Amino acid sequence: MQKTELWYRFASCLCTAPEIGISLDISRMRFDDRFFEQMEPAMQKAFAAMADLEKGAIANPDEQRMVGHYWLRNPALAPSNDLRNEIEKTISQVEEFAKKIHSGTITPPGGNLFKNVLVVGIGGSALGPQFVADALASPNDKMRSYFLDNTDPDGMDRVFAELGNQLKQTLVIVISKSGSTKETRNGMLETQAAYERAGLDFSRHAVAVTGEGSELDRLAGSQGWLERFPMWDWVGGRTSVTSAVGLLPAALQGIDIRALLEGAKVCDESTRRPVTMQNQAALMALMWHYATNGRGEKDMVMLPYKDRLLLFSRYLQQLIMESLGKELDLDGKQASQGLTVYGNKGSTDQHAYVQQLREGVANFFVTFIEVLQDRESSSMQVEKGITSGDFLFGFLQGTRTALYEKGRESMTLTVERIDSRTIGALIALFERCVGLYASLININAYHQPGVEAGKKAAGVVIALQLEVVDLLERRRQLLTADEIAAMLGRPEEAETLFTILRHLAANQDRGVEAIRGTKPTEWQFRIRAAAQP
Ligand SMILES: O=P(O)(O)OC[C@H]1O[C@H](O)[C@H](O)[C@@H](O)[C@@H]1O
Repeated sequence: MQKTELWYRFASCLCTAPEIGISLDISRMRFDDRFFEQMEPAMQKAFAAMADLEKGAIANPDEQRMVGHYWLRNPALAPSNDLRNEIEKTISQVEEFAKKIHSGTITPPGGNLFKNVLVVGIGGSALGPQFVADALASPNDKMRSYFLDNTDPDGMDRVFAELGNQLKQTLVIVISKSGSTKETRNGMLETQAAYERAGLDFSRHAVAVTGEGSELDRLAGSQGWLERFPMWDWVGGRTSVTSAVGLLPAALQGIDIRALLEGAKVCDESTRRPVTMQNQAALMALMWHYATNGRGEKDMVMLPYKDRLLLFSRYLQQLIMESLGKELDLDGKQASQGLTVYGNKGSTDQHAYVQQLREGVANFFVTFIEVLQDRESSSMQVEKGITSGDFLFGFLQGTRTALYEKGRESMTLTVERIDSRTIGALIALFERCVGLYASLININAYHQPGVEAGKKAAGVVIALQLEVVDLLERRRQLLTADEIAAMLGRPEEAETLFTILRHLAANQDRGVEAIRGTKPTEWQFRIRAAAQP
């Protein structure tokens, strides 16, 4: 297509939503004129399913649950007064608690103010809060945010070292919807131990966000933690950022959570309208369908040209891939669905993998995010009449054009600026898009059966570790993985046993010694002499 033709396509395809300050350009997707017409019946069905969901239908049939994240920013939509009250009460609880922390009504033992927030959580209980914290951080923040989002001991040590002797002025928020996620439990236990080592009373620094009656809830209650905030079974982890999960850390950091909720609410209103061509979430969902044949045949590369949006693609990875990546469809038929998402930020990525995007395998489409406001203050000129922001803009436009010339498709979301309202709107836009797209491809977007399988398998490995250590302690001799497997009556587990013992042997404090062989079958293991009684 020639430039002038493209200009007309751009002008006719640009979907603007001034109320949320977002516009969506789909002109560089090469769908043909009949595409929307063909997809309209399916889109209308998706709108209807979404309307039912918002009214409180059991939209997650596997788990027999309602899906209520849209009520979180518009509690009046909740299907009962009880739910509405719960949501409103929780937002107030978050605000009041943050106020008390900021004003020093609640202080750490020994006085002084809480200066830092350490969030312990994983998956939906970390990615949203992390994204919001990073996107909206400012030098005037009331508190500084830190995250433990893994069970990596060295990763935890890095955070503890960074906090150093500021632990006494650090408030810990343990977030887990289920209250029983092992990574989070471990992070909490290690944090508790760090407080004890520093002679501090952890319970006077800790709050929990979790489901009522969960393991974490009971622990926080029995240890008298500062406060507990609810999570509900009708909010999914990956759509929980507008619940206490995201609001509490954000409010403590000093972020305007009312503006974030308002941005999400207004975006919901805009994307609720069943008018496809005026609905950005519907258009994006249709573009995903077009680009991937509704089967995830291409990956989506997220390229926000703004450092503050660096964590957006990580956040979206869970939102999109955990929602859509399913083996079976809603009718129980084999589907192997999904949409792969990756990306960091432009123009940085231009100096990394954009080479392949332009010239290599054409197995992707791009979603650019353009932010119109360069910075809060005015800019210097880096060349005559040109600022750094002009270059950032130029690189985005350049990459978009260069990709298009090579037949690579892209969409562009343009926002005015990065503030709480815009972040709320972007989150809501993608949540809605995922929901609509899931309907188009007949997928339950709100369960995650595959994750459970991984957790169970990990449990088996941990149990096996206890068995093998017990055996070695009893036998006190050098043994190969095969010999151990045979002794345990589990010959098929030799490989797992080998990896368990190799890991233990690499950590001096675990008391296992390895005599290395050329091949794994030749390695021998025993309890270290020093560890023997
Ligand atoms: O909040 P939690 O219950 O600790 O769950 C944390 C995460 O656990 C699993 O990985 C789920 O698949 C995620 O959806 C969830 O966000």
